[in-house]
Amino acid sequence: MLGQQRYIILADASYSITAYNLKIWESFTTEIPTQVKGGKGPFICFVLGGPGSGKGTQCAKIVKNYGLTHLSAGELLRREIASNSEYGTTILNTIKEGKIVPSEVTVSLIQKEMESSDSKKFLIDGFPRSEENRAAFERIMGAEPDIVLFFDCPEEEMVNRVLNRNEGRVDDNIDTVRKRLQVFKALNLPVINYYARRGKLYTINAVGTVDEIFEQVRAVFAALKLVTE
Ligand SMILES: Nc1ncnc2c1ncn2[C@@H]1O[C@H](COP(=O)(O)OP(=O)(O)O)[C@@H](O)[C@H]1O
Ligand SMILES: Nc1ccn([C@H]2C[C@H](O)[C@@H](COP(=O)(O)OP(=O)(O)O)O2)c(=O)n1
Ligand SMILES: [Mg+2]
Repeated sequence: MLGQQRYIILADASYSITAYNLKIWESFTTEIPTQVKGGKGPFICFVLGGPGSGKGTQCAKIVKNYGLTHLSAGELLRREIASNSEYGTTILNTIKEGKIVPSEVTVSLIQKEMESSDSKKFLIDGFPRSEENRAAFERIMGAEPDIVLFFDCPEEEMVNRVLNRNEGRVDDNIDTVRKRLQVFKALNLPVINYYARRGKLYTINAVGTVDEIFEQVRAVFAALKLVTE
């Protein structure tokens, strides 16, 4: 777990080991930027982590405390399924298999929400889940995230949480969650490494109470001088 060590400011890059025992590059800077945004475009925070790592739960607390607009890629896709749109069946079948929906579909849903919102601060939850997602967002939106939060959680804890989530989701069963975890390791971790190398990643130890975990989120936002609402 990376936990609090994330905020020790060193002048050089170093490896850190996450719950996956994967080497996540941590590029440290000599200082945390006080001006996160160059004053143009909306502030964008991507929220990453495996299924059940606590992204949605922590996003709700971030919205309450910092007033960012929460866009859950998964919720947007489930809403598309419920609307019986032309993409609905494809999305449903993809989600049932624990796979990633074509990026153009997901990015267009996120784009619609962002462009129809007055907000200038977005929390994009569960996105990007692959290199294709990441590249499509940059290509279509012409934007990159200001920061990326990664909720780092051991697999068995994630499995337990998903199996006890009781939201009636087609993808919250043991077979699908195992597939989703494979997809997370194969496709999402490389994106997490990408943002770590660019100095945008903040890894949160996602084991503990909701409030204990949120205290780490507070520390990140305080360091970035993102004030509470
Ligand atoms: N720190 C925590 N400890 C135990 N259960 C948690 C914690 N955070 C979230 N949960 C529960 O785990 C499940 C998954 O949380 P959720 O926020 O939906 O994760 P994600 O969006 O990453 O899949 C939910 O039922 C939620 O109530
Ligand atoms: N960027 C995304 C986000 C989600 N999806 C699909 C695949 C994911 O397993 C499902 C559910 O995503 P969601 O973020 O709601 O799932 P969790 O909250 O992590 O359990 O949606 C996708 O294809 N692309
Ligand atoms: Mg979620």
